[in-house]
Amino acid sequence: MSPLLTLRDRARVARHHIVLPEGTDPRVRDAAGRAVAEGLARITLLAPEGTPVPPGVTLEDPKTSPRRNAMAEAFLAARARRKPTPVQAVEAIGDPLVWAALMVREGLAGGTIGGAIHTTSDTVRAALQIVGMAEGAPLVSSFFLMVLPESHPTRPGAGLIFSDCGLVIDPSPEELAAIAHQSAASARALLGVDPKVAMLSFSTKGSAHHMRVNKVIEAVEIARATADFALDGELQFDAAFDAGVGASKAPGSAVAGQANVLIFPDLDAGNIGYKIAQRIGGATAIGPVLQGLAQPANDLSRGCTADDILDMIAVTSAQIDAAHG
Ligand SMILES: CC(C)(COP(=O)(O)OP(=O)(O)OC[C@H]1O[C@@H](n2cnc3c(N)ncnc32)[C@H](O)[C@@H]1OP(=O)(O)O)[C@@H](O)C(=O)NCCC(=O)NCCS
Ligand SMILES: CC(=O)OP(=O)(O)O
Repeated sequence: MSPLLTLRDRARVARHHIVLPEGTDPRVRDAAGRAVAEGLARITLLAPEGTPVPPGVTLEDPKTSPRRNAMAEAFLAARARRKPTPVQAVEAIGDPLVWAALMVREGLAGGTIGGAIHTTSDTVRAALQIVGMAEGAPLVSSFFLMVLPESHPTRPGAGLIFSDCGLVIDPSPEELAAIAHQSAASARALLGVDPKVAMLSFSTKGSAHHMRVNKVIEAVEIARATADFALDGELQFDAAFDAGVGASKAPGSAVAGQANVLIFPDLDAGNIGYKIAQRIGGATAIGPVLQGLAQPANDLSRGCTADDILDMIAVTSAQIDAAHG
């Protein structure tokens, strides 16, 4: 069964409460209505009073909600380190991304999903500032759950993790190693697979020499030291993904040719790479899913469809399950 159908089935069991801050967008309202009708989740939409919402969906307007005072207090607590003034707090909670993140922080919703309208920077910043990092997490990064089309010649319908395609712009070797570990854990939690992690480069096993290749080689060494999963690099994408090319370019590798977690060396490669796989390769791309946060808060591409949002609701639901053991 497709990993996305499996995730939707899992979501139906828990029917978590998820807040969608961009209730002014028709794709978001469509996905909210379908999520409720199909029993995937309970949904609160944030939008101005009077916005028409699908049956069963709760509407909340941050500008008029009776919770405004409590939310301003929650904002002051969340950002205490930065010492905002009460006036700044009232202004901040007028931003639906901030309001939704506060709902998650305060336990009023299990997760939030934005980004259909807002940029990734704005969406992620609200999550970083209000939800914050999970205890012990080295950083917050992101991944896309990529599902290959059924027509794919070698891995029809396969689920893959692509990281980081959305958040960390130019990771250091240490950060790249941490992204590999976070992504392996996400692959286990979401796809239930044994992670086979490929650290991608324009070089395979010394075929090219450059400081950018050295960064990946260093990340491989750091990540491998504590990995309880298969990890190899540096590998070009074809060597990581294609069994024949993997056998010829990286013979003996436990990952080459069978990678299911692909770690890109920087955000240029990751963001461009996932969009090529989606728009030319026909893969379904669900993300950016954030990893390393204290509670689930996820982003979308502004090019997303209502179906993508529905799938992100299912992914967020699985993260809520994972967070509660
Ligand atoms: C995510 C992003 C906005 C963070 O940028 P930033 O300039 O560090 O943002 P801020 O300074 O407002 O940081 C907010 C907080 O998060 C922290 N932070 C930033 N990046 C972090 C990360 N990867 N992990 C953990 N914390 C992080 C900051 O230290 C800061 O903490 P503080 O406010 O408590 O001091 C930035 O990395 C970015 O724009 N990434 C690219 C997004 C993008 O355009 N993607 C392409 C399309 S998907
Ligand atoms: C993830 C991403 O690229 O987001 P957007 O398309 O909104 O820039």
